[in-house]
Amino acid sequence: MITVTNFSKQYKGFTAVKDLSFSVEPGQILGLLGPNGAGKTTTLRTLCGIIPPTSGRLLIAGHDIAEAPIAAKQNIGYIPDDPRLFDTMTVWEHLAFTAAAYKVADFEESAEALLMSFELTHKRDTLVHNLSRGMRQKVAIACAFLHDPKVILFDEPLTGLDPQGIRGIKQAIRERAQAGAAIIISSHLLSLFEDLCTHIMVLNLGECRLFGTMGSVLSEFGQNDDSSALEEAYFTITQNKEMDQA
Ligand SMILES: Nc1ncnc2c1ncn2[C@@H]1O[C@H](COP(=O)(O)OP(=O)(O)OP(=O)(O)O)[C@@H](O)[C@H]1O
Repeated sequence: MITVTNFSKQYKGFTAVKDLSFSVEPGQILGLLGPNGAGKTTTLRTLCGIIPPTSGRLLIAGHDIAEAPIAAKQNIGYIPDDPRLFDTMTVWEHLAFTAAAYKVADFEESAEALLMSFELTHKRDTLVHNLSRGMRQKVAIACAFLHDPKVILFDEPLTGLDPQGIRGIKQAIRERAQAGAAIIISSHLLSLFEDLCTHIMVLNLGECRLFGTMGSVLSEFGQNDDSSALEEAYFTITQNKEMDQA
């Protein structure tokens, strides 16, 4: 569903991502982790067509994001780390606008269901300017889900959410994966990965340092206490790289 082959991205000669190859199949949830500046957001922004790759191929449901951006984008739901909403539009107007942009016919029933699942029904006719940060995040996620995308890309999905909101979003992510979506989540919250992800990738300084199933990471790095395996993998990999560079 998501196939990335030899992807590199340079910003004016600076290499932010180097020769990245991986795939995410329907039903899989890939956790993308790495220190600040590792290249996570660059990868997600390239995958959804906001910025072009310098080289390599990125396929979304079989469509090359650089060569067939409209077909590829029809299959993507992207929730950036700082979703931009239209302050002068209501929650419902955002959903209606999104439905029009993605040509979702008869969107009302799905939109109502999304509002209910994200506990936003009572804010249906509120301007998003008057919502809390967490509520705005939930509106962005509801809009991203409305066209039932096959590929969902989350950049720090839990920012600003309360514990109930966190539980709701995690449940929604699980349900989307069970329904066959291929999902990538970038976050610094290791516990989120342990709860949700089927696969893990650790990026550092633009390079893939680890890619595998959650089970393989836990068995490689877990000792007596499996709950710390991901943390162990993260620090082992990122610190080794820093030592390589020293
Ligand atoms: N528009 C840009 N122009 C130049 N350099 C950029 C640009 N965007 C990102 N970079 C650089 O690319 C590298 C990767 O940035 P990116 O935002 O992808 O990292 P990240 O892993 O998402 O980091 P964080 O965890 O802090 O969000 C960084 O060194 C960053 O400074």
